Amino acid sequence: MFVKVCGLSTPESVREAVDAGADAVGFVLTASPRVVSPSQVSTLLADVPEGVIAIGVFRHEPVADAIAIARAAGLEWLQLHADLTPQDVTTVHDAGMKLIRAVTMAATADAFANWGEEMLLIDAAVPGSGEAWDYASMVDVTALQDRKWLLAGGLNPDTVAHATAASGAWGVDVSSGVEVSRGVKDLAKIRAFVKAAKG
Ligand SMILES: O=C(O)c1ccccc1NCC(=O)[C@H](O)[C@H](O)COP(=O)(O)O
Repeated sequence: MFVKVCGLSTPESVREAVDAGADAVGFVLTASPRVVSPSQVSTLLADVPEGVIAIGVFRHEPVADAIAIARAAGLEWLQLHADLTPQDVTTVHDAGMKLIRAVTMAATADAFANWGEEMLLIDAAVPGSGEAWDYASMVDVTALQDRKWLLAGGLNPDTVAHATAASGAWGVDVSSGVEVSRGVKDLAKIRAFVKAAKG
C-alpha cells in the first residue's frame, strides 16, 4: 500500500513520516492553513531521503505557475487540484515533472480515465477538509482497475484499513486525520496511520 502524508510543514513531521515508512510527503504551496513557502520546502527536503517522493500541492493555480513554484522549491512532482485537461498532463511532462491529478469522488467518468498522469487522487469535495465520503463507491469503477490511484478525504488511523479494503485503492493520502488541530501534525498519529495503512 502506497502511503502519502500531506500538509507537512516542520522537519519533525517530515522525519516522522519518513521514519514511519511513508512513500511520499506533500507540501501545500497554495492557500491553506498548511501553506509553506518554496524556500521552506527547500529546507524541508533535506529530511526527505531518495526513494521518498516529495510533492508540491496546488489548487486552481495555472499549470505554468504551479510548475514554476514547484521548480523554485526543488520539487519534481506536482499534485494539482483543478479542472485539468489531458493537455495539462502533457504540459507537466514536457516540463520534466510528474503529476498526481486530483479529482473529486463526484467527478464524471471521463475524469477517472487514464490521461497519462503518474497517479490519480480521488478526494472529498474540498481537499484537506477532513471530510469522509462513501469510499466503497469506487470499487466498481472499471477505469480505476490496475491504476495507481490514491484514496483521500477524511481518512485516519482508525478508518484507513477498512477504507482501502472497501474501495480497492492502490494507495492512500492523509492530512487532517493525522493532525492535533488544523495544520498542526500529530507525530503519533502519523506513525499510527502509516502502520495501519501498510498493515
Ligand atoms: O491541505 C490543504 O489545505 C489543501 C489545500 C488545497 C489543496 C489541497 C490541499 N490538501 C490536499 C491534501 O492534503 C490531500 O491530498 C487530501 O486532500 C487530504 O485530505 P484530508 O486527509 O481529508 O485532510
